[in-house]
Order: sequence, then C-alpha cells, then structure tokens
Amino acid sequence: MLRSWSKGAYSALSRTSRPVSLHPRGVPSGATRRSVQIQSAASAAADRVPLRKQLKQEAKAIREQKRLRKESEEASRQAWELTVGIEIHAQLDTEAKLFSRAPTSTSHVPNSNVALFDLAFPGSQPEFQVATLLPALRAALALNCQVQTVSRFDRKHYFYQDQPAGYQITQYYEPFARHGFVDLYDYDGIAPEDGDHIRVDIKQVQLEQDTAKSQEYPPASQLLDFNRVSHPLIEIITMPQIHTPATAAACVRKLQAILLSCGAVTTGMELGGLRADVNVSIRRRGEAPGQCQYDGVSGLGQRTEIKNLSSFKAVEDAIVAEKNRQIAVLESGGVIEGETRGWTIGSTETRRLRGKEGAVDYRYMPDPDIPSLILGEDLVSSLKTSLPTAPDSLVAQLTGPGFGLSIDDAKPLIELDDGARLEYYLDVVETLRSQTPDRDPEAHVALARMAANWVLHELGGLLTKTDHSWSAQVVPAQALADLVQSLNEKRITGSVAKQVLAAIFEGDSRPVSRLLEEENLLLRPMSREEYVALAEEVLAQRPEMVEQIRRKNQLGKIGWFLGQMMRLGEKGRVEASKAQEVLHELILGKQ
Ligand SMILES: Nc1ncnc2c1ncn2[C@@H]1O[C@H](COP(=O)(O)OP(=O)(O)OP(=O)(O)O)[C@@H](O)[C@H]1O
Ligand SMILES: [Mg+2]
Ligand SMILES: [Mg+2]
Repeated sequence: MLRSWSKGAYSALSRTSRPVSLHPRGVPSGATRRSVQIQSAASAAADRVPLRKQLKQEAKAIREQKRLRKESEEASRQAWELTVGIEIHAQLDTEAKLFSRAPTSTSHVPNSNVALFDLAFPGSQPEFQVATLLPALRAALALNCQVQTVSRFDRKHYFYQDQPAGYQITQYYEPFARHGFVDLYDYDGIAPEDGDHIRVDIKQVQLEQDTAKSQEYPPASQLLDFNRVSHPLIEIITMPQIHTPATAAACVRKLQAILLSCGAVTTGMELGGLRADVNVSIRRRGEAPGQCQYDGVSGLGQRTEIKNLSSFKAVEDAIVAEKNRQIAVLESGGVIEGETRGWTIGSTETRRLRGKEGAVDYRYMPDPDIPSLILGEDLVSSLKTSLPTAPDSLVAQLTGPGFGLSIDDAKPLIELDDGARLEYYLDVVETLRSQTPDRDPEAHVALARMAANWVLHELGGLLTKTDHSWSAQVVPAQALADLVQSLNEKRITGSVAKQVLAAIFEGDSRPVSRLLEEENLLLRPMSREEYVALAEEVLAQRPEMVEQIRRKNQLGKIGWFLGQMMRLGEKGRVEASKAQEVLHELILGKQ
C-alpha cells in the first residue's frame, strides 16, 4: 500500500516540480534566472495545496472506478450466464515416454532423449510403455473416475512442426477413464455465489502424447526440442458446469493438488507440468437457450477456447476478459465465432489465434499399430486401496480433533511446496508426540497448533524475508520440535525461541539444548518478589496513568506498563503472562 502510494505521490510530485527545475534555454543572465526560480518556487508553493487535493481526488476517482466496475460486473452477471469447461493437460510422472523407451527427463541437452518413433521415422513402431499407466490410473482413481477395462488409442491429425508424425496419438473414442468428479469447497476459494460446495463432473480422462517444445526467435526462427515429444500426458476434461471465473481457477488449483497428492505428476503449473485450456461461453438469462450442446448438455452459447494457460491467475483473468469480450460482441449485435484464442500474462484481452476446426477436421481414426489396452480389475482395485490421502481428507484431519488447526493454517500446510511443507510439519508433530507420549489429547492438540504456527509463520516468515525456497534441511524437524517443546514447557520465552530459530536458519548446527545452554538462553524464572519490584518500578514512571486506569477502568492501558516491564526486565526472563498478572494485582488489587 505504502509503495503504491509513494509511486502515485512520486509521479504527482514530478509533475508539479517540473516548473522548479526549469532552466530556460538562452537566458544567460543570473538575474533573469533568479526571477524564473522565484516565480517557479512561488508556483510550486501554490501547487503544494492542489497536490494534496489532487492525490485525494485521484484516490477518489480510483474508488469510483472500482465501484462502477463492480456495479457493471454485477449488472452483466444478472443479464448473462457464463459457462466454463476446462481441459487440463498434465505431464505424468514416469521415466519412459508413452510409445518408446527414450527417457522423459526434461533437464537434459535438447534433442538428446529421442527415439526413432518419437521422430516418426519411417518404419519405426510404437511400443506402449506399461509403466506409464500407473500414474495415469492413480490420477483417474483420485478423480473418482470409472476406469474402463478396455480402451483404445486414436490418431488426431494436424500438421505442425512440434508433432513430427502429422498426428497426435490420443484416446478419442474410448478413453481409459470416464465419469469422475471433483468436489470444490469454500476453502478451495470458489466464488461466494457458488455457496460452500459444488461438484464439477469430469467427462473423461485420456492418455496422450505431448508435443515438442518450441522456442521462438523472432522474427523468423524457431527452435524445437524433441525431448518432450511423446512425454505421457493425461487430458482431464470437465463438463461445462462452472459459472464463475474464481471457481474455474479454484477447480484448476484443486485438480493440481489432487494430481500432486496422488503422485500422478511431479510438478504443477509453476514448472510447466500442468497446462489448462478454458472453454468459455455466455448466454442471456431468461431468454431462449443457446444453440450449442456438449455431451448431453444442451442450450449452451457458442464457446471459444483459450489455450495453454499456465497459472491460476491466468485462468481467472482470461475468463473474465473473454466473458467481457463476448458480452460486448453480443450486446453490439455481433455473433460469437467458435475460435481458439490466446492469452498473454498481464494482458486485459484475449486474442484470436485461429478459427476452431470442427472435430471432423482432425480425421480421428483408431491407431492400427497399437493394440487395445485391457486392464484387470485386480490392478485397479489394488491401486485404489493404495492411494495416498486426498487433499480434502487431509483438510478434515488437520482441522479435526487430532490437530485442531484452523482452515487458514491447514490449507497452506497442504498446498505449499508441493506437499513438502506438510510432510515436514507432520515430522515435527510426530517428534513432539514421541517425546511426550503420556500427554493428554488436549496437550497434543496444543502442541500441534503451536507447531503449525512455527512451521508456517515463523519459519515461513524467515523464508520469505530471505527469499529462500523451501528445504526441510534448513531447520531440521528435530530442531524445530525441540524449540517448540522448550517454549511449550516455558523453558524459554517466545522472543528467545525466535532468536534461536533465526540462528539455526542461518546455519548454527548445535542441538537446541546445547545452543540454549551455551548461549545462556534458558529461562531463569523470576521470583514473585522480582516481578513485584519490576512492576513497581514501571508503575512509578506514570502514576497519573495508574490513577486513570483505576478511576475509568481503562484496562487497555495496562499494556503500556507490560511493554515497559518486558523492555526493562532482564532479557529472556520476563514472562508476559506473569508480568500481566502482577500488574493487574498492583493496579486493581485483584489476583
Ligand atoms: N458451449 C460451451 N461453453 C463452455 N464450455 C464448453 C461448451 N461446450 C463444451 N465446453 C467445454 O469444452 C471442453 C471441450 O473439450 P474436448 O476435449 O471434448 O473438445 P475439444 O476442445 O474440441 O478438444 P481439443 O481441444 O482437445 O482438441 C470441455 O471441457 C467442455 O466442458
Ligand atoms: Mg480436449
Ligand atoms: Mg479443447
């Protein structure tokens, strides 16, 4: 906030200060220059008041703009219904490509992991890599799909340099998984108008090949890295059941969390492991239904498709922009054309890439070189039982009686660092619990809450401040558990705990107990007499304030004396709760 204010103030200041720094060309005489300066200074003085006013007016105008935008969005929401369906392409966590034995590693030298079939050399044949099925099946099961016992591969024809065969191998007619769903809750960030839960159906999940990676060198060159070609992907297709941009973004975020948690993928959107295409249409509420239909859902408006979105924010922003564009077109009497559109980060408009070819143009046909996939029920059911805990169950566990966390702490623990933060947190909690096995459940919950605060906010704060990425090694789980334990047992104060955490974070590798002893940080509890003496000393500084507190019962003012006690008392020895108790007693005569 401060930065945006200073930026605005700076630009306003530089505008008004222009006359002061004006040195008129061709005015050699000092007198004339002086007179110009005097004049400028005077006009600057005159400008000073308007500047403040101007800033106020600018802020008011921004507020007004926001209000109008909100109003017009609400008006268009009432007039038009938005519909969104999403296609997610996720790179599977496997070592081999879909139809060759070339490795999938993306960190290698470009074009070093490529088999003849990946480049569509004449005569080369596909060899389906069975291992690729496992992450695909885990994903389908985690998305509540019905796995098909028989599925097939099809060729989708198109010509582009990133696909050497002239067709992509995908599953069009008979995908390996159908009829799933994903549940979205308020804590997933869905729009308020969607209430506290919606379910988005998944039409199907299909296996397919990735394309080569292109790198543009404008104006005329493009380099291709075929290491990515034929990397196994799954495409997850949702039904057109989403009606707000925020819920669409929440859906992609949730799908990513589910895919990461079940071990289907290794990286999320940030690292390019997941890409989303959003299909957007609108229709006027209360009027004749639209002419389009999709898989049994009819009455839809004409969709456009925005391809290759690589962040949750891009998903939300692109849908807002496309919805607004479609409303503007229809309100001005135009027609929405089925097209593929693009989105650039930071932009406010989608841009047309090409007219959407109808499905028939892809000339889908069953691939004659690849036999059908036949899956045994036993494989599917054994995978089902070995699925890791789903994100929603994790939320339920962390906010349940065992941990007692707030949803605001549970969510980031689950989501941060692809699950590594949660693993670390659970290690800390397990260590704490193993050190205090006989504690009652309430004490365990208190420790779990305390640990969450230290993992997220204290350690998290240090990471943010120093711009470090996550590593469980920086502060080993054992060290954090020891620190939390010492604090919980009141062997150290909160400020000492923070100081020790910072020291470990910066590389002090001594065990916490040794560090506390060697640095003389263990709390030497103050006696009651010491507390009373310290409290009397600070109360004597402001007797009139003590009187006021007594007369007007202004208890809030006791905080000032407490602060003084913490400041004046011996470092690391004053416990806030005890100091507060003694202050109350001395000021109000109560215990
Ligand atoms: N009228 C519509 N409005 C909004 N979304 C729609 C509409 N019709 C279809 N969709 C959504 O568009 C997506 C269509 O995906 P699908 O993979 O079936 O076809 P496609 O986009 O033609 O294929 P691809 O892009 O993979 O070549 C689905 O998510 C579906 O829910
Ligand atoms: Mg598709
Ligand atoms: Mg599509």
